Amino acid sequence: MYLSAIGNLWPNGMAKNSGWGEKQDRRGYAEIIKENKTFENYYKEQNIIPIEEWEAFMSALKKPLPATFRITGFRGQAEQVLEFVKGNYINNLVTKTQDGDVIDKPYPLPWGHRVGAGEHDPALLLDVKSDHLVLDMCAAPGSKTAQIIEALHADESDKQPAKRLNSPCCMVVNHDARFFPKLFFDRPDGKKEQLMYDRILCDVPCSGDGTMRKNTMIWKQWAQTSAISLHNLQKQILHRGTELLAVGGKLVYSTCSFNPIENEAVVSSVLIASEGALQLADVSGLLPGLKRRSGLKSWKVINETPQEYAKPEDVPDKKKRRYIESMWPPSEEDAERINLHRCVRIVPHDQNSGGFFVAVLEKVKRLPNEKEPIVKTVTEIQRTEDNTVSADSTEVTVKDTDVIENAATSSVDEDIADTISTEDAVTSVTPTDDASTEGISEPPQKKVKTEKVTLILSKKTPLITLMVMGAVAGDKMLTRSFGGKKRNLYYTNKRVKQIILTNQQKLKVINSGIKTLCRSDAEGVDCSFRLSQEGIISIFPFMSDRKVLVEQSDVIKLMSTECPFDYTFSEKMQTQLKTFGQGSIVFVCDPEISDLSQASSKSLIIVGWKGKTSVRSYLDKNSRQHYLRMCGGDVSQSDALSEKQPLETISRDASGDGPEQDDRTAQEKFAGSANSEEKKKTNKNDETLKEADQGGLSTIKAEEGQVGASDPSEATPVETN
Ligand SMILES: C[S@@+](CC[C@H](N)C(=O)[O-])C[C@H]1O[C@@H](n2cnc3c(N)ncnc32)[C@H](O)[C@@H]1O
Repeated sequence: MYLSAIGNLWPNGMAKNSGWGEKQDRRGYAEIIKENKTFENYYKEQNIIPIEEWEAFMSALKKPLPATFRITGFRGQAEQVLEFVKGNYINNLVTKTQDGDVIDKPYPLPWGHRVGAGEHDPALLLDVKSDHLVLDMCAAPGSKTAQIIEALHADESDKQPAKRLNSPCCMVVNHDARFFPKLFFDRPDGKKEQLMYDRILCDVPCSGDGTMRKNTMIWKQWAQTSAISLHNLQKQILHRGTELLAVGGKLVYSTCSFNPIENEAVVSSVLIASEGALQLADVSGLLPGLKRRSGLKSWKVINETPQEYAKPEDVPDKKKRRYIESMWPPSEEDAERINLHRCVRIVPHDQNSGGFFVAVLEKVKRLPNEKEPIVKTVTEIQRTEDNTVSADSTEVTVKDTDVIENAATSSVDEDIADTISTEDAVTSVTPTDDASTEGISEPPQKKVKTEKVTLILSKKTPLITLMVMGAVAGDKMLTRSFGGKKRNLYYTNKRVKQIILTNQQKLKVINSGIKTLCRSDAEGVDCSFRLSQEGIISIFPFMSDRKVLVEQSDVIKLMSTECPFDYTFSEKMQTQLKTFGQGSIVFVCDPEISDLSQASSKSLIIVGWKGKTSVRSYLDKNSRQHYLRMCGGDVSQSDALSEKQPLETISRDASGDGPEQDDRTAQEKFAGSANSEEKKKTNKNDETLKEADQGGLSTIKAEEGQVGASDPSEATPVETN
């Protein structure tokens, strides 16, 4: 579940100072002059709204966009957070007036439960079900992808959280959407069949004038030629999307632009070319409460002077490549036949939102030039591929039988992600020969700059079964390292993994799955891996052991001290700790449960390490501060977490999951900060214990070459849009 609220959280004056929503504008809100006569004249000509509404339209555009926030996560936590925010903050606010403007209290968006801020509605109109195969063609930076992932996980509610992109059924790849390659999957009869997607989102690059309330620089930079430059790219992306869409599937085309050249013109040209294979869906009954305008049936093609080209023939020869035929409106008859009015335009003054455009396309039969679904044999596939490097299926043994129930031997294959450096990922895209060029211009043969494209794969085989079946890693774990020791094990979906392996010659995979186990060659510990905070919620339900039920005071101790000794915790926790040897451990805190078997997704679950005589958590400083506050602890009283302490003195481990594993540094810090009663207890006895413990904790080798990265989603369950 996710819930929404919208409201002017900041009075105008504060918004001005804070720069809230003024993303690209470093000069501050007050200095931007919200006037652009070219913009006004252009859209008056285009009739995007009746002229009598013009003032209301312009006046709404000039106001800052209300702050909206969406509570993500899984049902239990989302409800708790919403109740908390309402109870502790919203209920205490009063409606105020400032400079004549009424500042409302935050309120839930009126059009239903599962709705984010307006600009996210396209993802909702996709109607994603948990067994769908979904392709998000222009995914960066990923906010709609996050919503799609939530929809894929919707059935699992409390079992499987959908934390932004942290999902076993998501794969991020880097390709130019216009030439997104055909991918194949293995059929039970051993043949390979082309993947066709149930749902596709084409949230294409656009001029973005619907976001003027947020991106105020657009007031200054706006020009009608942006739409002219983008039209062909948008059309190519949409066209490629329709080729990859399964018959019976749905595709959402969306922009944050008011401009019909980027909207209705793109949609109508692709629809007409499809000769009835594509239809515009009637979405008037969806998202009740969302005020919308029908798609336009006619518009003008205007050049920069500004002069109208009434028909393609009016364009001077030297500009013919720029002004292409598909920019002009279809005949009245065609516009009627394809139901162009079913496109949706959202305007800011209807519900105090941004502006955007959405069209939902349904594929009812194959496209005119689309052949029967391709089925190839493995040999055929290999013949067509230049490179025949096959997946390395090195065996890796996960030795920690304590940690994961039924974990025995796991066969781990290679992900290709490590073959792509960050630079490569954004610069080198060679279109594959099977990206159809039907109806679109030739694919560029030179290197082109591209953004990420996200491929989300169905999770028909739920991740949950994989561990219970005794194959923790068997067919759903990936590692991204070639040769040598495997660093991290990523928990993924069986289909995602199969598709990566089947299509590794074509796919530039950036990311897939959830980091669940990290290498940790600690001396004296019979396990080559440790748990990762990032993947703990996925793996927790299958852990039979290594769990400790802790009290609130224990969490406070754990969060405020680097490596607290066992004896400093509650009796109950100490008793449990005594039963464990050194290694990965999980702390569970939940005031509502008395037994570990009652732990649920609402429980606080923290990954840590049990040394000989002390423990530690694998959380970064921000997360520890967050949990400390949540448990009523005082951050300012903790030397390890105090804001005053320079960041660099809190070292982190190389995997990014927590503090550096050199326990001595932390212990020295602990011993050195003698200003609290607790720390004065660091006596001779402790010194002996400390030395003993260092033998265990300090010998854990940090993972090689991993860049530290915190898990901010842990600490920030409320996301702002
Ligand atoms: C409107 S934004 C998408 C926003 C995204 N859907 C979200 O909700 O966060 C369009 C994105 O497409 C990217 N893009 C531009 N050209 C592209 C191409 N040829 N293929 C794929 N993505 C492209 C842009 O860089 C931009 O990040």
